[in-house]
Amino acid sequence: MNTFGRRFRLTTFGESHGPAIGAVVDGCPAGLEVGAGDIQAELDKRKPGQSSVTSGRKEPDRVEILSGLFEGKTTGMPIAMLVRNVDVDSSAYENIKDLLRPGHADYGYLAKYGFRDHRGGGRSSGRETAGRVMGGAVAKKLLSLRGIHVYAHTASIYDVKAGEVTPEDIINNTYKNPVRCADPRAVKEMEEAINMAKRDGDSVGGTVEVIATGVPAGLGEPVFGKLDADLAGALMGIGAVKGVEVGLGFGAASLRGSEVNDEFYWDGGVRTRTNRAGGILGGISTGMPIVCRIAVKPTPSISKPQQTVNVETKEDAIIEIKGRHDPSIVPRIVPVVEAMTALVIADHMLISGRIGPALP
Ligand SMILES: Cc1cc2nc3c(=O)[nH]c(=O)nc-3n(C[C@H](O)[C@H](O)[C@H](O)COP(=O)(O)O)c2cc1C
Ligand SMILES: C=C(O[C@@H]1CC(C(=O)O)=C[C@@H](OP(=O)(O)O)[C@H]1O)C(=O)O
Repeated sequence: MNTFGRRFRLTTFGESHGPAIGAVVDGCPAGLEVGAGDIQAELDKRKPGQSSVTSGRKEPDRVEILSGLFEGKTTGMPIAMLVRNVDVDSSAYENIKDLLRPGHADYGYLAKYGFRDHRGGGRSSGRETAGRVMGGAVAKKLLSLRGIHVYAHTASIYDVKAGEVTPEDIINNTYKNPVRCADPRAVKEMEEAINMAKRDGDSVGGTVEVIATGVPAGLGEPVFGKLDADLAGALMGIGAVKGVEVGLGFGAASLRGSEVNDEFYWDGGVRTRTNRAGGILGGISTGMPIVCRIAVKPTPSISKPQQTVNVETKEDAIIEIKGRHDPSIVPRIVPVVEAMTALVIADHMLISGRIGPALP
């Protein structure tokens, strides 16, 4: 499956070392004012080569919009977008093409398809997420018309935790530092944790939090297509994500009901003082901010020697991975998490009829 969503649909295409990475958004209402600037702003948050804590691959990731817009507005037709790959270097992959890279999708692709594009991981590369970010940029623009905003930030990197942050902290700080952390006090230590692993030929993981504000109560399907289930699927579907929590998440398992329930009160409408549920109950939004956290594994490509298998000779082998890699995927994944969250919420806004096929 290369397509995501039911009403607001995203298809991504392209390989890391092919000519381009692209996205087709289908189902976006007509009349949305959106342009290359909106898409580029999101791509600029994600592109590699921006600091010492990201891959050295230098991709400009310049968006080209091929269809679906007329006079600055969406037409209701498929919006096709792409970025061309310009800094492709497959040399580091040639001498390991028969070796299974531990922690990567190599064995799965081989078991399923019988062969694989070994150049930079092909479709399984994190580069595919440029397509998600292009689609997410359109979803974000649509949601902003309804006062819905999505913000993600790095909550931890390998033993370094950020403090509590507000949406304002996220807006003001996240994209101003290389680790994408909203708490300025934690930035230096996070950077050091990544650089230390990099010096060791190793990598580190961490956690990312996403908050969606302005989501109306009543979004989400009651049984199948629950909002939390869709968010979990969308976030887990990003490469390197190993866990998803909504609200208190795993923390709720070790608490009592009285410590987990959000008590209601009346204030001209139904409200809760706490938001341990993360803005979703019974699969339906409560009107409180939606809060999810994801666990990101350490980058699988590391230069330390690792035991593996040569699938050609059918023998055990040692692999040492060279090339240009993110020493931590955490900073790179932050805009991707925003994109996937925006896509799910946009999809549910359309499913629920809150947004129709044409904007006024
Ligand atoms: C934004 C992003 C950047 C990534 N960068 C790298 C990288 O530089 N090197 C690498 O080995 N894996 C990188 N990955 C991860 C892998 O390509 C791949 O998605 C992951 O190993 C598969 O993990 P899974 O088992 O959770 O699906 C990146 C993933 C994302 C989302
Ligand atoms: C290029 C990007 O990230 C790449 C993701 C990636 C991987 O294995 O996932 C490996 C590296 O690329 P290469 O194919 O050159 O080895 C990263 O640089 C990007 O995100 O745009």
